[in-house]
Order: sequence, then C-alpha cells, then structure tokens
Amino acid sequence: MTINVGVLGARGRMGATVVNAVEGASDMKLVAALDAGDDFAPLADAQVVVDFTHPDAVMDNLKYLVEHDIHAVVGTTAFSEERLATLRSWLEPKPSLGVLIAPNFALGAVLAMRFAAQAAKFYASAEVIELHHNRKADAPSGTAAHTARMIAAARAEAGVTPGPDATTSELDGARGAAVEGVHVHSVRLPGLVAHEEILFGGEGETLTIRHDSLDRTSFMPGVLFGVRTVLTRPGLTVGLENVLDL
Ligand SMILES: NC(=O)C1=CN([C@@H]2O[C@H](COP(=O)(O)OP(=O)(O)OC[C@H]3O[C@@H](n4cnc5c(N)ncnc54)[C@H](OP(=O)(O)O)[C@@H]3O)[C@@H](O)[C@H]2O)C=CC1
Ligand SMILES: O=C(O)C1=N[C@H](C(=O)O)C[C@H](O)C1
Repeated sequence: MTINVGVLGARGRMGATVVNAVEGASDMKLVAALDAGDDFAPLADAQVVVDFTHPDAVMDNLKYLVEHDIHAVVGTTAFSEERLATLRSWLEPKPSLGVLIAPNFALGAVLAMRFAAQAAKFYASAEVIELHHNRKADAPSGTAAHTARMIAAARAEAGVTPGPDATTSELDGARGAAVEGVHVHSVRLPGLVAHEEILFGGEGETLTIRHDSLDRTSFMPGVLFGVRTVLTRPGLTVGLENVLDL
C-alpha cells in the first residue's frame, strides 16, 4: 500500500528534510509540500500530514487536519497540557483518526529519555541541559520539557522526593527553569543542531546521559515510522516511546 503524505512547514529546516525522506520512501507518495501562506487545498489528497511548523501555527493546522479527517504526525514543539486537552476534545468525535505528537523523533533521544526515567527513581537530584542552534524559536526544547516530565512521573511513581538544594539565586534564571520540579537549562549557539544532557547526582557519584543529533536526517526514521504507524493508531499519542518496541 502507498501512503499519501502531505508536509506542512515544507520550506523549513525540518520540513525540507521530511520532503526528501518521504520522496525516498518506496511506500509513500508526497502529495503536498506546503508552507506559511500556502492554500491548504492540496492536503485533500493526503492520508497523513507531517507538521514541522511553529508553536504559534500548529494548533490551527491540527484543527484543520482533524476537521478534514487527515491523520497527523507532529514534530512541532511547545505542547502544554492545555493544548493536549484541546486536541483530545477535537478527536473525541473522530474515533478512527490518529494524531502522533513526538517532541523528538531521533531514536537516541527517545532512548535517552527512557534511560533518564529509569535512573530517576535512584537519584533524588537531576538537571537537564539542552543545547540547540540559535535559530530555534522556543525554550526550553520540547524534548527537555518531556524529559523533565518523565523524570517527575518516575519519581512520583517511586515515591522519590527531589533532592536538597541549598542554593539561593542571585540572578533570575541562574538555576534555569523548573519543569515539574526538574531544573532545565537552555543553551543556544550557532553550529549546534540538537543536543541534550541529563545529569543525575548521588552520594559521591554522578551519572550523565547525553544524546546528540548531528544532522536532521537523525529524525527521519522516526518520522517515517510515525507516518506508517499513525494510520492504525487512533486517538492522541504523545511520545515515540509509546509506539516503539523499546
Ligand atoms: N520532534 C522533533 O523530532 C523535532 C522537532 N522540531 C521542531 O519542529 C519545529 C520546526 O523546526 P524547524 O524546521 O527548525 O523550523 P523552521 O523555522 O526552519 O521551519 C518552520 C517552517 O514552517 C513554516 N510555517 C510557519 N507557519 C506555518 C503554517 N501555518 N503552515 C505551514 N507552514 C508554516 C515556516 O515558514 P516561515 O519561516 O515563512 O514562517 C518555516 O518554513 C519546531 O517547533 C522545532 O522545535 C525540530 C526538529 C526535530
Ligand atoms: O528546534 C529544533 O531543532 C529541535 N526541536 C525539538 C525540541 O524542541 O525538542 C527536537 C530537537 O531537539 C530539535
């Protein structure tokens, strides 16, 4: 079976890479490659649309896709619990429609998050550092926020209370942003692509888990897997770890 795929954000850094990947996939056909300001009419031919646009645009795009019964694979970041709840309400009357949102489609990043969740119950102290290119629109990264939430959930399940921290900040932001009790630090530099370190500290030891995306092709196997998977996975799925056999 050939899957008809549309891409939103097609002229962007990720969208252009997705266009190439879809064109190179023998089981997919690219039917629309659209960007900001384009007419969405060509999406009528798409079974699945991949969205790598902008946090300010993605909810309107998803509303359009759900209204038109088109499955969606979403890499665009900055999904709050409120946004996810809105999306679930849109999907409720569409029981066969699937939306897959993944803050990171790179296999290594998904594994790093899983390892971090595993480690979280053994270490009361954890910090996340994400490092990205300086054209990135949002901070913290979607991956860092998701990682922090996974650590928080693993701690809650294991009954681990976040470790002591005696520091008083002299300057706002010196300790980063707290996402569900986990400090997250964002670095922006030209030359970087997408990188994350998760640091754990315990009695006389530290554990560092690090992932580096050195090229945007690192995200493509996950995106193509998402396109193939979303057709048979109705409802909202958040995180590639929930569809991969890890
Ligand atoms: N989940 C993952 O694995 C990954 C996620 N990302 C995320 O993907 C998103 C895009 O990143 P990146 O490609 O670097 O960003 P870019 O800015 O390079 O690309 C975004 C593109 O989307 C276009 N766009 C904006 N609004 C719309 C709209 N309403 N409809 C269609 N196209 C639109 C932009 O056009 P214009 O410039 O004219 O506004 C631009 O061409 C970010 O949220 C980023 O964090 C990135 C890498 C991996
Ligand atoms: O903007 C990017 O580049 C990336 N965005 C995603 C995020 O915010 O986590 C995924 C990856 O880190 C690259």
